[in-house]
Amino acid sequence: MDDEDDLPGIELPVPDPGEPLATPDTRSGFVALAGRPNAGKSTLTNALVGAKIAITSDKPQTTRRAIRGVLTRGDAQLVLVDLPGVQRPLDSLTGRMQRRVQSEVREADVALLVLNGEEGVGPGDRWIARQLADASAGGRLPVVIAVNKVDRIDRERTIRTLMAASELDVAEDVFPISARTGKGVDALLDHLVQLLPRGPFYFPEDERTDQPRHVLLAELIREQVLRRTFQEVPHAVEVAVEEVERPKDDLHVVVANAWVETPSQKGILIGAGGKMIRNVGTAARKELERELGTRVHLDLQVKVRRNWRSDETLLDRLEID
Ligand SMILES: Nc1nc2c(ncn2[C@@H]2O[C@H](COP(=O)(O)OP(=O)(O)OP(=O)(O)O)[C@@H](O)[C@H]2O)c(=O)[nH]1
Repeated sequence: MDDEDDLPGIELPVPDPGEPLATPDTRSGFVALAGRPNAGKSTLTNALVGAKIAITSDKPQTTRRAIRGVLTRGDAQLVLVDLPGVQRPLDSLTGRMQRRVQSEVREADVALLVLNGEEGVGPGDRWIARQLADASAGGRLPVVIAVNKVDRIDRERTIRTLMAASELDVAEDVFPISARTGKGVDALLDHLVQLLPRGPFYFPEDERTDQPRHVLLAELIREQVLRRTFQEVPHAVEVAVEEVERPKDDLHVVVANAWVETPSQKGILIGAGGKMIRNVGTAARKELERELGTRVHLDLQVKVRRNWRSDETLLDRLEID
């Protein structure tokens, strides 16, 4: 991931190594990833943590919960908070998502604004930058910018976007990265570690996420739905894992429901002759087997629950807060 040769010629200030040595010798803290939907926050979280803890897709608003990814490196522990993309709330679901973004940013030690290099800096980014500037008023919250997806743009466009990112005037440091190829990610990580406050670790060193297992499994199933559905369907689907059993050492049985909002969405998700749901089930089973390390029998039912995105009780049960 050494990319010094191709980094655009922007002078990035050398970070301040911090205050003099204090006890304890470790650094640890929360880094909140903010950015527009689809900027690549979840892909970057997975790249930094080195494990798939957040699902990704080319559909905006894939991430619905604040997902914590833990990275322990030597004497530093970085807790990455992968947040839903910042957007205007449309219903209870997106309202909850945005409230969560705001509270996580308020509580973070560092904010990382992820920009989509392919799209450049737009009004949505300027709006998020203003929110971060407000949150960091008085210099309490250091803000760093990562211009992502530089694998998709040429050097000249990368430089233009880095300049535009600096002009957002919210961060001193701007890093060009590709979460997909890993380019620039090490340099970003080194910098984030320098910004962490001194203090003891929050999580055991071998922990990768605080996400409950049933939520991660449900998300892995939803990821396969997102890959195969279009228009309003991906946004209308939520998956809940109801049961995980291990009847034998080498077998898990996972019982899950895929909720949709209308009978026609149910028809689309089941597909002609059940083809779509079979394909989703086969692909999801492989992901669950990778995660659980055994064979998996997946029992996946599609169910209609009208307006679940505005159903506060169901949102509570789905642990979307
Ligand atoms: N080419 C390229 N694609 C990327 C990169 N990072 C992410 N992507 C793709 O961009 C899409 C969105 O990525 P996500 O990580 O789901 O984006 P997100 O910011 O978490 O999106 P939300 O959940 O909507 O907030 C996916 O198709 C990723 O594979 C990158 O560095 N290069």
